[in-house]
Amino acid sequence: QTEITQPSVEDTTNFCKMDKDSLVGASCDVTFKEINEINSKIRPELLSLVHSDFFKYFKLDLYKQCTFWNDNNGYCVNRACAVDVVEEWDQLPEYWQPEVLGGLANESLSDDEALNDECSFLDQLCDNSQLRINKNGPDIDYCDTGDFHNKQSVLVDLTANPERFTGYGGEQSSQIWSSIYRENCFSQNETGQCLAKDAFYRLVSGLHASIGTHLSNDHLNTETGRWEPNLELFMARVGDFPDRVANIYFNYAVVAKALWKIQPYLAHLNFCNAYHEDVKSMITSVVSNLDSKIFNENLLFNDDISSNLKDDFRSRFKNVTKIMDCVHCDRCRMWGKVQTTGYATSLKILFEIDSEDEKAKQNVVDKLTKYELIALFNTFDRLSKSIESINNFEKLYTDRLLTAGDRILALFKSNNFFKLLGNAGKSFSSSLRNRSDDSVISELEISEPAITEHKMAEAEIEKPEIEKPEINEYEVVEPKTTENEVAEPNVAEPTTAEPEDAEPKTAEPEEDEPTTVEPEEAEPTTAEPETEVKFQDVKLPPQKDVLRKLESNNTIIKAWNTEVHNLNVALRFIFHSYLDLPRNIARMALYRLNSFWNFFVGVPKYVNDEDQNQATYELNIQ
Ligand SMILES: Cc1cc2nc3c(=O)[nH]c(=O)nc-3n(C[C@H](O)[C@H](O)[C@H](O)COP(=O)(O)OP(=O)(O)OC[C@H]3O[C@@H](n4cnc5c(N)ncnc54)[C@H](O)[C@@H]3O)c2cc1C
Repeated sequence: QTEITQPSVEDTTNFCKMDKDSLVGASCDVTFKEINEINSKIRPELLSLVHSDFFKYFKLDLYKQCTFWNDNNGYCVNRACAVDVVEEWDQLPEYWQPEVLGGLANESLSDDEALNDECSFLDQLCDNSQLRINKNGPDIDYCDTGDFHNKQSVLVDLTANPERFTGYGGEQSSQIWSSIYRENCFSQNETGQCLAKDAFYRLVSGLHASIGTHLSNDHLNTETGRWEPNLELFMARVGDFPDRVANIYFNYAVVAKALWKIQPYLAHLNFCNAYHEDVKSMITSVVSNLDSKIFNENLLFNDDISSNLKDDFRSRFKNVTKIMDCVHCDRCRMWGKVQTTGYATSLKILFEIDSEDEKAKQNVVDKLTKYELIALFNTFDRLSKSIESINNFEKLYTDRLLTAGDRILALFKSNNFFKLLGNAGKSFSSSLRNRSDDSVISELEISEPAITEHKMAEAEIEKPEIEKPEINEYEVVEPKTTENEVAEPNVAEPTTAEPEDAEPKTAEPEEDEPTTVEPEEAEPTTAEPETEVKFQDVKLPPQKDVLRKLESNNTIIKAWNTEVHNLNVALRFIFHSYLDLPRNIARMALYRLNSFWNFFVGVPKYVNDEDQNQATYELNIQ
């Protein structure tokens, strides 16, 4: 009898299988749980921040040529791949209009550039001369900051172009991802390479996983036309890979530490007018919840020898940001650019603000461009949203799992079970009353296939089809559940076309206990054509523990019968031994006499031996 218990989520869940009380990584003194807590605290404020006019606009060159391979002509035809650029100036708030801001100088561009740059109003916002791009001194950039000022760059409203499922995929996106991962091949034998390499991989993988989370969370359901979370897609891309989930948390820690690190210097940044006071207070409110222990960047490049490694790291990460120019889907390219710029800015803050000199630190922060800051906060928002989505997906997953478990349980809660089955259930219950214990158990064992179906449904959640994301997998699971429910009437209708199902089950106990010779008991169970006659009497079905009792009674009876049978055989053997005894004694005497006589008349011994063998043989035959 199969023992069915409700699946414990703790035991069976495959969801992001990791200990939430463990540290996010060797360089992070923070647990997954702590990050979840921090995130739920700062999420509302961060959301308002990236929806503010200062942080929601970004500038990028959507037409920049891919410099890594010759494939600049492809494009993604899906509407979801498109980016709506800001063209209608009239629709911008009044304080963004060029005439309102006209009096402010833009010191980061030449006069000509400022005139030609349709987005110069953004730069004009900040009359802080410290925001100009520094073209002198060592390269401390992890991305190409000049990109923001290309003539063909466009201004986009990030909030009007959400990061979601676009349908972009196939060979092109695979090529992008594999060339990004290939950047992780550092030169050999560098001190500290291992941690740096690990950090680089985690950054890239975390970005990949975060994108996967967003496209699963905001996925088009082709049946309903609604954008909604797709659990199966999420599990296939991220949830089934705890390391990918952990890398999202790792990236969160990296960006959070960068924000924490520039916090004292942000006050110095001039956000230009009174409106930005709100922005400043929102930044303070978000960043004040962060802690320095969240990530320890000093473990990565901690001595002079590793400066080469740091340069290598920087130029490789710059390549990652440039690879974004090869992405054919504009929407993906835009968010790819924003996020890689955000990580690049974090790395710059973490690894380049390493001087003890406060002035030098302030200098680095002052040189951050507006777009780096916008990218930094938007990247933090993307990670924050990913973590929020992961927690929501976990709830969805748990609900789904419990639903499946509850259905299994319902099969064994007889009241519910028979309420569900109605009259058919009553008929079946009456049949139970008129059967032998064996047959009752055998009949109930028909429910096993239904349980197997449930397990399949769960397996489906854990290992969904990766190849068909466009199918709404919610529906894929539902038919399986329906199949389960269809299986129930099969249990209830033993008299219909289901005797074949019952037969193998009833035969099983005989196979398990070959010593029990009870054909008379087993036969009526397998052949149950006259069950209808027995359906007159209605009796509630036995509960699960009653079933166990029945099973144990049955075992005792079987054991008793076996013992009786064995005793019979033993007694018969003893009785026949007594019957045969005189005949065997007479034969022994005759044989001995024969031997003696042969010896007396001088017959050779070997003849005697041969005779003896023959005599023994004959004796055995008899
Ligand atoms: C820069 C960029 C931005 C994109 N933005 C979007 C978007 O906004 N919306 C959208 O719908 N699509 C976007 N895409 C496409 C998306 O990332 C996938 O490439 C696409 O959905 C196809 O997915 P896939 O299952 O074939 O595997 P891919 O995601 O292309 O992954 C390729 C292989 O990488 C490995 N892998 C996957 N995830 C990880 C991970 N986290 N860590 C380590 N290894 C991993 C797996 O072995 C996988 O088979 C973007 C792609 C790129 C390159």
